[in-house]
Amino acid sequence: MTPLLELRGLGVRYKGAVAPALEGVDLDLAAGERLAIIGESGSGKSTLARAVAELLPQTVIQQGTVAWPGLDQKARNGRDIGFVFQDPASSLDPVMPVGDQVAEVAHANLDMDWRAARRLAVELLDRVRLPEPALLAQAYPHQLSGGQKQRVAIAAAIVARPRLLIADEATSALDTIVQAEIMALISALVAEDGMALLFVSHDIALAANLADRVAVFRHGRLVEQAATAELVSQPRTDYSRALLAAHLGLHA
Ligand SMILES: Nc1ncnc2c1ncn2[C@@H]1O[C@H](COP(=O)(O)OP(=O)(O)OP(=O)(O)O)[C@@H](O)[C@H]1O
Repeated sequence: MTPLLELRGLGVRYKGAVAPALEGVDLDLAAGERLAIIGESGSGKSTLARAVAELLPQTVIQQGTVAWPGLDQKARNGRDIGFVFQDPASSLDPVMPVGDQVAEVAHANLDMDWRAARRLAVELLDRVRLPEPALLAQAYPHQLSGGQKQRVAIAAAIVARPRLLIADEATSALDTIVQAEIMALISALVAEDGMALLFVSHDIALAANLADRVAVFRHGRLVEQAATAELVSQPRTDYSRALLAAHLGLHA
């Protein structure tokens, strides 16, 4: 089957860095598939997510290819890719009502006039289960809780019905209960819209709950990829075993 996304020999080196942040990564993502990218801090997870969405600084040296065999055109952020960042406060504009921030993405990517885009934004705020969406659309980010802000960011990410949603540590800045709620929301939205999901996390348990397949990174290299159940029950590398053991240790 034709994958939605195909990475071949992907390498990234930041300007002035001694070691590459990513090296020789070959990875496919099928349409509608949920893939978790896990690994310890600094293993290259965010770099991979940003390379896919072309969000890396211009100064990086990039090798290999990021191809979209499952799309008719070059993937565009906002339209084909929705990106949810770790910190919702920094991904939202502090001086723009949140409804307009969602509407702006619809206006820019769906060839929609502002009136229709604002109406769609309210629908999206409702879809991400925000209370009184028509009223909340007028609010500014500082008037919302962290979890509510992340819901707005998710609404903006999916308003153009992208084929891929990238969540880069999207729940890491939230407390445990809100984290579980946002995870459930992402899971439901991805299923409803048939989006593929690239879920970046350092938390193997979170990833395992959500993903069909897990790709494990270490020092910029893909060390193992497997179906989630297989990775959890029979990890093939010592590193994956260590990640699992560290998680079990925490809960013991
Ligand atoms: N903008 C940047 N400029 C220079 N080096 C960078 C930049 N962003 C990341 N790096 C380096 O690239 C490597 C990979 O970082 P990356 O953020 O992709 O890892 P990560 O696995 O997502 O880590 P974390 O879980 O801590 O976010 C690290 O050594 C990091 O210091």
